[in-house]
Amino acid sequence: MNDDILRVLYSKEDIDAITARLADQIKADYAGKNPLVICILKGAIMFMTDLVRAVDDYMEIDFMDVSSYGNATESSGEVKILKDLDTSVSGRDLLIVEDIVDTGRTLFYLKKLFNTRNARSIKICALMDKPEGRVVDVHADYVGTTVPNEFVVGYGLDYAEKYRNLPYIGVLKPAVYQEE
Ligand SMILES: O=P(O)(O)OC[C@H]1O[C@H](OP(=O)(O)OP(=O)(O)O)[C@H](O)[C@@H]1O
Ligand code: HPA
Ligand SMILES: [Mg+2]
Repeated sequence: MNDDILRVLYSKEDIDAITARLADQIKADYAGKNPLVICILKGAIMFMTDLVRAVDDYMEIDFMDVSSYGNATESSGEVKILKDLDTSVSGRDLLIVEDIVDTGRTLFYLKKLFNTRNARSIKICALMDKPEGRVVDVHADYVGTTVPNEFVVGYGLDYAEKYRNLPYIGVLKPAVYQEE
């Protein structure tokens, strides 16, 4: 699996340092608010579970599974809900946790959805931002790091459902997806 990686962008140590910085900001901003932290499956699973453990304060968690990429490296443009939240968001302070903002379509869709469900506030925490990928206007309130316009995998992010279990984030060798 490691042989498919062209270069490592962020080691586990890099990711931990980024996560600790974001957790400190979130702890300060949400003091006394008991936010609902929403993990967007599957990509954000590793980041969200590490992030919430780094915030030493009250918060609730829930999970939503949406997908727009299928098995491709380009967004289909259509966001599908595969699993909805169990918790009502009405009147809640929401912190959406994402692994990456690329075209922005996923988060644009989710922000609109949670607004119609009467959330009290909606903020986004994204481990990675890929500004050159943006197609719709959306920005994250907390950004771990900015990445170049390349397809990245690892630490939750997949290509065709593989590589999510890499402990680091890297760029996939183009040959891996050009072969198919
Ligand atoms: O800004 P966008 O272009 O919408 O891309 C970002 C989204 O795409 C990926 O999820 P995907 O839909 O591939 O599902 P997954 O999280 O299950 O891999 C990623 O995890 C983000 O959720
Ligand atoms: N890698 C994996 N999944 C993604 C990416 C990426 O660069 N962008 C959007 N979903
Ligand atoms: Mg995702």
